[in-house]
Amino acid sequence: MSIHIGAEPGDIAERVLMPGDPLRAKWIAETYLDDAKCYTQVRGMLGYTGRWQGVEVSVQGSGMGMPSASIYTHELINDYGVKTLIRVGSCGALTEDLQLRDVIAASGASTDSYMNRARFDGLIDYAPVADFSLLRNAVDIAERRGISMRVGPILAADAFYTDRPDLFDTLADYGVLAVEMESAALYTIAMRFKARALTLLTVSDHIKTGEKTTSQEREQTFGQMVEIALDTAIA
Ligand SMILES: O=P(O)(O)O[C@H]1O[C@H](CO)[C@@H](O)[C@H]1O
Ligand SMILES: O=c1cc[nH]c(=O)[nH]1
Repeated sequence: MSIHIGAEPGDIAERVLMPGDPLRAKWIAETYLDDAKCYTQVRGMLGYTGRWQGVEVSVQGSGMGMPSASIYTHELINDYGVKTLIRVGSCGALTEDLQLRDVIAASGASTDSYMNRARFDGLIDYAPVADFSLLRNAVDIAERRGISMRVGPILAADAFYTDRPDLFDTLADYGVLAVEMESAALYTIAMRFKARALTLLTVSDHIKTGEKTTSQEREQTFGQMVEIALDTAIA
């Protein structure tokens, strides 16, 4: 057992989907995986292993924000030998051309988090990027499934509620599609420990229009993103 995941070595597959919401993890396991078994309930951060198309896949909640996601990413890779991590998250759209429920693949993640500045002594602005092979496979799979998926940069923010919404407009001017709260840490830690990572997101809120989905919809209805992620995990 690692400190935050109550699993024995071998309980977790080499390929893991990571929603922030542990109840989205439960929904994914129960809806999509064959023979899904829960391997951890530590802190309520549920994790399951089952099979997708005959291949072992796990789904592990990561919590909200980069400190929490960093812990799960670190332990999955270093304590359980996970090689492929695909985040399946919700996000706020920053550009007018995106709509609620659109699917995004995050090619890179800018961040306002201090975590990477601390990592590089404030000397380097490290650019966290997706694993190219996963991104390429996800694009092919989305096309094959007939799902329109935007590919582009996102912001991984420390705060959900911000006093500086004007910065979202500036970021949109620079091509940033959406805001979420984990991917800069996920991409950085995966790169550091030689694992592959990709973030797929579904638009749950529109920052410009104020439209939003409900908590229940965020938990249980982002199926197109999950299907792309599962196919990509085993490709
Ligand atoms: O839906 P999840 O995967 O948790 O992702 C997004 O939702 C949470 C905020 O509501 C943050 O974790 C953000 O990144
Ligand atoms: O981090 C997030 C996630 C969903 N919606 C937002 O506005 N921000």
